[in-house]
Amino acid sequence: MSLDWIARRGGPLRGRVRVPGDKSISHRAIMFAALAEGTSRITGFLEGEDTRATARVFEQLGVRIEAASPSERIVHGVGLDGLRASASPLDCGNAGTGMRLLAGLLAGQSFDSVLVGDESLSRRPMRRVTEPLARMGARIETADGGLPPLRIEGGAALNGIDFDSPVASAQVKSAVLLAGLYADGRTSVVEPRPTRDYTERMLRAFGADIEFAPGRASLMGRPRLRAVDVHVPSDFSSAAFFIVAACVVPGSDLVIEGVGMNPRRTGLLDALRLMGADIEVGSPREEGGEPVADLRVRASELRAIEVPAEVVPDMIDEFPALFAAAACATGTTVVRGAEELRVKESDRIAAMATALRALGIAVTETPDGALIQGGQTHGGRVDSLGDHRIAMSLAVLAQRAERDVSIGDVANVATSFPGFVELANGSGMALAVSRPD
Ligand SMILES: O=C(O)C1=C[C@@H](OP(=O)(O)O)[C@@H](O)[C@H](O)C1
Ligand SMILES: C=C(OP(=O)(O)O)C(=O)O
Repeated sequence: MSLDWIARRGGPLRGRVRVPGDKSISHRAIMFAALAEGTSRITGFLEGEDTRATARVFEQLGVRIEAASPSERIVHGVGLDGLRASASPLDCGNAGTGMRLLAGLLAGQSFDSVLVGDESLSRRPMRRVTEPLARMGARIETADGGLPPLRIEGGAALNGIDFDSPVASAQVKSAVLLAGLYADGRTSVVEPRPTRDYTERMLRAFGADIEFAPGRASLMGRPRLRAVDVHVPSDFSSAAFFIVAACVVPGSDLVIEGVGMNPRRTGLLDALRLMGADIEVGSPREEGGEPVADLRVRASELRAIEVPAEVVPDMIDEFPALFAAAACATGTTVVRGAEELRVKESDRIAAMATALRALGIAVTETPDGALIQGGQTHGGRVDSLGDHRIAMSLAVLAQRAERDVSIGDVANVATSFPGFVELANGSGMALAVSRPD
C-alpha cells in the first residue's frame, strides 16, 4: 500500500526522546545467537522490517526464536552445524545487510539456499560479496549483472583467505568473516578505510577466536560459539534525524537518550560540529559492550563545510540527513568520496539532489557526491523513492519549509524506524500520514 506524508514547519524540538534499537547490531545478534550453543536473550532488538526479516530467515533455517515481549527475542541457538535447509527461498526484504551477511554464512552450510529480496534489494550489487566468497571456495550464482537472487550451493569446502577489500564496506568484511567461521584456517580482511566493527566485537563476545583493529580483522575457522545475552543500544542512524532537526529548527533544545556512540558510526557529529552545531555528549557510559550517551542538541546557525574524506564511512547512512542540514546552512557544502551512496536502497545522491531542487535548493551532483547551496526551502511535492532515510531526511528539512511538503512513498520507514511519525510529532515536528489511493 502506498503511503505519503505531509510535512510542514513545526515548533521547536523539546524534551527527551529515545529512538529504537540499532539495526546493524540487531541483525547480527540474531545471526550469532542462532549459530551459538545455548539460549541467548536479546533486549533492545529493533522491531523493524529488515531485522524481522532476518529473524524469519533463521526460523526457516530451523532456529526457534521467541518474541518474549516487544524488542526482546529469545534465540535457541543450534550451534555452527545445526541449521537446516529451507524448502522455500529466504526473503531478506529490503535489507542489504541481511542478504550480504547471509551470503557468507550460508556459503559454509551443507545444504543449498536461495536468497531473495524486494524490488530495491534486487537492484543492489552482490558481486562485492560473491567474488571474495568464490575465492574461499563458495559456489554462488547471481542473476545477470551480479544481482539477487543468490543461489548458494551447499557442501563447498571453504578455505581461509587474506582479503584486501577494494571497498570500505562492513557488509563485505562481515560476509567474508562469516564464511571464515566455516573455513579451514585463518580468514583475514583489510579495509581501505575502517568500517563499523560490530561483527568483530560480537563474534568475540560469542567466543570466536578473532583479532581486530580499525581497518583489519582476522579469525580462525570452526570456533565453538556459546550463547550470550545481547543488549542493543539505540541506533545512531535513527537519532541522526532528530539531531539534524534540533540543529536547524530555531529554539530547539532536545535530549536524545541512550544513543549508540561506536566511533565508526558518529561521523555526523564531527561534520555537524564543523558546521557550528551545538551538540553536547552527556553521561557517556557502556551498555552491552558498546559506548552510549545522551545527546543534547540546541539549535544554531549552520555554516557550509567540505565534509572531510576520512569521516565518510563513519557517516555513510547519515548523508541524506547531512544534505538536509546543508540545505539549511549558509554557503555551499561539498561532499566527495561518497560514491557508495549510489548503491544503497536508492541512489541517495540522485534522490536527495532531485528532491532538494524540487524544494528550491541548488544542488550540483558529482559522481561521488554533491555541492549543496544552502537557502530557503519552499514547499512542494517530493519522492523518497521508497528509501527510508530519504523520507525521514526530507521530513526534517520540511520543518524549515515555507509551505507544506508532500513526501511520496514512505512506507519503508518501517524497515529501520517503526514509530518515527509519533516520535517526531511528540518532539515538536509536524508530520501527517496520508494514503493517496
Ligand atoms: O554492516 C552493516 O550493518 C551496514 C553497513 C553499511 O553498508 P556497507 O557495508 O554497504 O557500507 C551501512 O550502509 C548499512 O546500513 C549497514
Ligand atoms: C544502507 C542501509 O541498509 P542496508 O544496506 O542493510 O539495506 C541503510 O539502512 O541505510
